[in-house]
Amino acid sequence: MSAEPRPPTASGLSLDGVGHDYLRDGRPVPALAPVSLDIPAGQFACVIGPSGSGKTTLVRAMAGLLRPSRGTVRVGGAPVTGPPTGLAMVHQEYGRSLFPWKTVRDNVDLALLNSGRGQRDRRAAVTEALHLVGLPDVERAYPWQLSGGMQQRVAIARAVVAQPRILLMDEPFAAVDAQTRADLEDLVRDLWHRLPLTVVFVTHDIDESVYLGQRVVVLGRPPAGVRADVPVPLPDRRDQVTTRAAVEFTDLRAELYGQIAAAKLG
Ligand SMILES: Nc1ncnc2c1ncn2[C@@H]1O[C@H](COP(=O)(O)OP(=O)(O)OP(=O)(O)O)[C@@H](O)[C@H]1O
Repeated sequence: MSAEPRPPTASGLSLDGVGHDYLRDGRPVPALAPVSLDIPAGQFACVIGPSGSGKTTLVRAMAGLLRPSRGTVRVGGAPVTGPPTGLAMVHQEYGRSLFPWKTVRDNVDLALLNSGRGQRDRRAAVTEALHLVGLPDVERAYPWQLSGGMQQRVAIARAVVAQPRILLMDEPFAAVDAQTRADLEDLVRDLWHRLPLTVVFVTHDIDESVYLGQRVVVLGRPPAGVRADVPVPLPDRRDQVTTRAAVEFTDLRAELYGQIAAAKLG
């Protein structure tokens, strides 16, 4: 079934009552009701929810980029007080996350700058990361010379080059066309199979969450928090045609559509 064990070196992630209010005109506005979740090492978890349900806020709290108003995030058991080591993030806007004046190789190498690793070692790691994401031939190109899908592959290479234990992805494929998106989805599942990674993948797209995840967490509108948390009853090996036609896929998709529709109503 879906829960094939991962290599033991991935890290788990837990949230204990993590909630957040933003300040607007000096007043707290609830963005995320307290969320408690345990994401075991090696799991592929997807997070969905209607617009404004706090998905980005949640993932930024996991990444240590935002200090939540309430609760504690733990990575590998240790409370998160800033960006933890061993955690990498891929954002939706690859165009803004890559430096246009740096080559593909130098963009990926940026993640290793403070690693203390020697130049030769870093060069080998960058070459390997570019191979892993299926981009062995473009290391001297500049990001603006590549398609959107290729740029997002570069951003993924930069995320995995330092061998993170946790990969957070915030709507990473929202800006690419459908075929490219399908290829990138398969790339992420392939990376997850090959590397000791825990993946938390935020998406608007219900079908994408079912195709990718072992588990789908549904957020409701604040102050709802977690509305549903369901396992994905699909085999570990998936493909875009047969998996999406499977009755388990279409049943879960229908259930999640119902959850999101209800969440939008409040
Ligand atoms: N910096 C901010 N200051 C004030 N309010 C914010 C800020 N960032 C987000 N919000 C508000 O917090 C709520 C949750 O936002 P968040 O971006 O986390 O939701 P989301 O589920 O990721 O939305 P979307 O799917 O549209 O990206 C929204 O009401 C949003 O307007």
